[in-house]
Amino acid sequence: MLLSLQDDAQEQSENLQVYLRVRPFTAAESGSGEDCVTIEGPDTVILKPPRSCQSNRQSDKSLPQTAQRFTFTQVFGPEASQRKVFEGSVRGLVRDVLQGGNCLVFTYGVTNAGKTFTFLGPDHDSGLLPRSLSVIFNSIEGRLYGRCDLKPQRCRDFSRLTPDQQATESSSKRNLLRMLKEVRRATGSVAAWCERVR
Ligand SMILES: Nc1ncnc2c1ncn2[C@@H]1O[C@H](COP(=O)(O)OP(=O)(O)OP(=O)(O)O)[C@@H](O)[C@H]1O
Repeated sequence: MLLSLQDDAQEQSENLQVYLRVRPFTAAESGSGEDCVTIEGPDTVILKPPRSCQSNRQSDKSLPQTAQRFTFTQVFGPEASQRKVFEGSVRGLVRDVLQGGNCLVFTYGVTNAGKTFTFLGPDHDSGLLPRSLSVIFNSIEGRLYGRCDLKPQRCRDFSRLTPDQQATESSSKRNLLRMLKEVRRATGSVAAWCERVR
């Protein structure tokens, strides 16, 4: 499940949107679980307890015995690609963020539900986060402020730096980049050494 919260949602009738993504069944699940999720329409699913659980459920009166219908902002079925989920859920929010809006997106679900796949995705089929970053970086190209006299404060504010402060900031940036290079070189040599002794 994917939830997004947006402040100042002028065009949206709801500030909170809840999307459901139904992932394909794994080999172990197919057979026993196949009829427990039915996508009834673009925003509705019907859930039935799997046959294997029904005998347990009959003895536990607190659990639902019959099918239940749930409605979401939108439901994405097992065939939905990463691109389709991104375009249909988060793309518009990224556009709003680029115009100064704020939003929060998070996934929610039991273990193995597909949260990591949806958010990060494998390298060859990236998920929501890399796709959002790619849109953001591609959109700010050419709009970057070239000078180093502003420093971000918290998430919306900034302060203007004096020439002395700019020199201090530049020197700590150089030190940080040098340290990163050294760490990368050191880890590269450790990896190469491990390769050699294997
Ligand atoms: N839409 C999908 N299409 C194909 N495979 C998927 C999809 N969603 C999830 N999977 C596969 O299902 C398995 C579980 O997914 P994932 O690891 O994303 O679950 P998770 O919700 O992050 O689990 P956990 O909470 O335990 O970390 C993985 O093998 C993943 O590749």
